[in-house]
Amino acid sequence: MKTEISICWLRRDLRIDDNAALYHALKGNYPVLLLFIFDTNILKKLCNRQDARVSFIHQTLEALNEKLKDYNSAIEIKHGTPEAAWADVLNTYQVKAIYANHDYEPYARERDDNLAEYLRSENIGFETFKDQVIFEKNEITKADGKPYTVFSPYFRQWQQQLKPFYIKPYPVHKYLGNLLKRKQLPIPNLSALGFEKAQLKFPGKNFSGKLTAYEQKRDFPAEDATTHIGLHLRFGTISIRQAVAHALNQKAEKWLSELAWREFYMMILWHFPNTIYQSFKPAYDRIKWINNESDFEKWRNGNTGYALVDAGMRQLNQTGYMHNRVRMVTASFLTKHLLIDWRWGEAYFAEKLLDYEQASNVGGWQWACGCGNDAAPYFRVFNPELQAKKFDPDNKYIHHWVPEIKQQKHVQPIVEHAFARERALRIFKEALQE
Ligand SMILES: Cc1cc2nc3c(=O)[nH]c(=O)nc-3n(C[C@H](O)[C@H](O)[C@H](O)COP(=O)(O)OP(=O)(O)OC[C@H]3O[C@@H](n4cnc5c(N)ncnc54)[C@H](O)[C@@H]3O)c2cc1C
Repeated sequence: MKTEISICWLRRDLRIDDNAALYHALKGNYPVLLLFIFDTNILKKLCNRQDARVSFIHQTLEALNEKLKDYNSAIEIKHGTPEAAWADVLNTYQVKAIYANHDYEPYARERDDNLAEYLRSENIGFETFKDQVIFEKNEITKADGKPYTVFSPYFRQWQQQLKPFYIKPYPVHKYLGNLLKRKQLPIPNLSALGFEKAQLKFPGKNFSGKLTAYEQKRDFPAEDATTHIGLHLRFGTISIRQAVAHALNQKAEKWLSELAWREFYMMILWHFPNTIYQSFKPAYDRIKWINNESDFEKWRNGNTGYALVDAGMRQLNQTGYMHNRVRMVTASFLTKHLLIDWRWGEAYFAEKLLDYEQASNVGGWQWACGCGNDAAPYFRVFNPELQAKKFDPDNKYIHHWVPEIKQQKHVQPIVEHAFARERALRIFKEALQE
């Protein structure tokens, strides 16, 4: 007879401590098997065989499996489409219930809806939980029940509703004895998944030392004063409740607000899933982009002749990370100075960023372009030279990434700032007046 079990399906919550779905699964009536699917629908879109996110997931699963040894358990790993993987799992085990945490991206929602429908027909329970944010979906709304579309009032409401209950960790450790006892099976190696080990270094998880000086230093890329936990929040190797608790303990309100930006964008994506393709403000989809391929290549490679832009793009290409201030400047430069569609830039960041998060990336790009969730009008055009003077006054960041500047060998600007600014204002205005 097949063993009756329940399954906790890990996706972007790769930890066993303080995990909502796992907690509820373990408190249920059946031994719990942890499952992870290397989803080929996602993997096939990655063009770099050394994609660092895949290596990160792989390494995290190995560490997780090691921990599970203490409970005589092991994670089940599948490689394929979710449909095929689930068919296999349901064939092997007598699955009584499935638990997972919410995921707000359009692809994930469709995947989960399809699974839910199938499981209903099979009479298998599928329970899902909020885990990766403090407040989700419709938990923070305006008085009329509609979603906020501007951050400041959203954040005020978010803070008002933030009670200790929401950051209480789930005491998963008490119930880990309910994991399904089974032999360790080797995790498929990266080459079996079609990938190779990435060469990039992953940021650590220890962020609390960065919070005291965060507000003063966060805007200066040479200071490297931000926490770099985006990757860990993305894959759930840090719990958001733990991060928010630290922010409150250390009275790091500015940092807290950045965590709230993250869930603001997730809420926006959940309510407006079409914004992955369309501008939040539809009139901006009338902009007549120039979309010059050669300019795009120069931008990607950090050869625009604008030091801060080039430094940022090189940092991204070499480390999988770019400082937030520089993300804003490079994104503004692409959309305003070069008049290249924000979707091109969004796709490039999605390919390169270790901390790529669809909601924040789309939100950040639309914000920089002026077509997103921002009260400021389109005529904010960052001057990359003034931004460099203000935020990298000693050229420390720039000299690190664009060392040829010291010998005055940096390429000439591909477009003149004043000309580009006027052109952007004209083209944006024309689109909005149509
Ligand atoms: C064009 C553009 C694209 C971006 N793409 C992404 C992306 O793909 N993934 C991503 O996580 N962030 C993105 N951001 C937001 C921000 O730049 C990064 O979150 C931040 O730079 C990550 O560095 P950190 O972990 O050191 O952040 P910290 O400053 O230490 O902040 C802590 C965490 O708060 C969240 N956060 C901080 N700022 C923002 C923000 N403005 N919007 C949403 N969340 C924020 C992140 O999860 C971050 O890890 C983008 C911003 C812009 C302008």
